[in-house]
Amino acid sequence: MIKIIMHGCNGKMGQVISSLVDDSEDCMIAAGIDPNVSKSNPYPVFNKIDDCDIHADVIIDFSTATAVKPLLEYALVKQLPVVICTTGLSEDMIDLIKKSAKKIPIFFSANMSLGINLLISLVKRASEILSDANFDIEIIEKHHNQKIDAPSGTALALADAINEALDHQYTYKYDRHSERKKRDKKEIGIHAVRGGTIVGEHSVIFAGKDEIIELNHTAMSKEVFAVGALKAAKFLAGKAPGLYNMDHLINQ
Ligand SMILES: NC(=O)C1=CN([C@@H]2O[C@H](COP(=O)(O)OP(=O)(O)OC[C@H]3O[C@@H](n4cnc5c(N)ncnc54)[C@H](OP(=O)(O)O)[C@@H]3O)[C@@H](O)[C@H]2O)C=CC1
Ligand SMILES: O=C(O)C1=N[C@H](C(=O)O)C[C@H](O)C1
Repeated sequence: MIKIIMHGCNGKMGQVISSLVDDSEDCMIAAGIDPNVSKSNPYPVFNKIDDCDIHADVIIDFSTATAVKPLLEYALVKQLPVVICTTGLSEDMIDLIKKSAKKIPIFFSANMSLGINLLISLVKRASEILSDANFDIEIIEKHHNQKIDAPSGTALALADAINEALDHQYTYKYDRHSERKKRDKKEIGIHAVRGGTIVGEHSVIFAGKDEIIELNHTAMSKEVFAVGALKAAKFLAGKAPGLYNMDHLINQ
């Protein structure tokens, strides 16, 4: 039985994870962390990670960018594996995650769905072929009106994967407000739409002369991310220190 600390337990994703764990026989939530303690939870909830004195095997994090630093400090002291799913992290925070992964196992992915990780491989391949043929690359992401960060972590992961495939020659152009010039050839446009209850949609558009290829992924429920995060937690518990991602989970 894997014991989980759910960091951000009363948020949207924390609640989906909690209900999946209720139906699971091989894992349980030992404690939750959330400043919002107004909900009744079937496990102890602390409003700060530092107050948590419950033994667990792994932490799952769906919280907010500023909460990730204290989370890492706690995980390092307790020598606990962490699945970090929170997005909107600064470059410094991502560096800290990489540094911490030398001492504890960390699973870090901006998108826990299987489909997005396939999309990442497909867009890398398409970029290699189509950039030589002068196709322009644009990314559009759409999310619900409660999302804080923009662009999404997934849109940035897609852009990074494309740029890696293209020898890091591209720069990122966020929206085009106030622009008074034509697009540069070596840029990736990244655009965010927010509205209603859209779970998460990502499109990568390759626009060439007289033809367009568009690769899309639509998440139909938050459960796809929760299922991925629970698989990652089970994968990570007991692993050696290191930085793990969806590729490790898929190819295990
Ligand atoms: N990697 C992936 O596959 C996915 C990643 N995400 C990302 O996960 C994060 C959470 O998403 P979502 O659940 O929709 O967001 P919510 O805002 O619904 O939930 C976040 C929760 O974290 C709580 N929180 C705030 N500060 C802390 C803290 N210091 N310690 C612990 N908990 C804290 C919030 O409390 P309060 O409201 O009181 O501030 C809230 O209850 C976002 O960054 C989102 O982009 C989301 C879906 C999939
Ligand atoms: O906030 C969300 O909801 C989501 N956030 C992640 C992101 O920023 O990429 C993943 C998913 O698209 C849902």
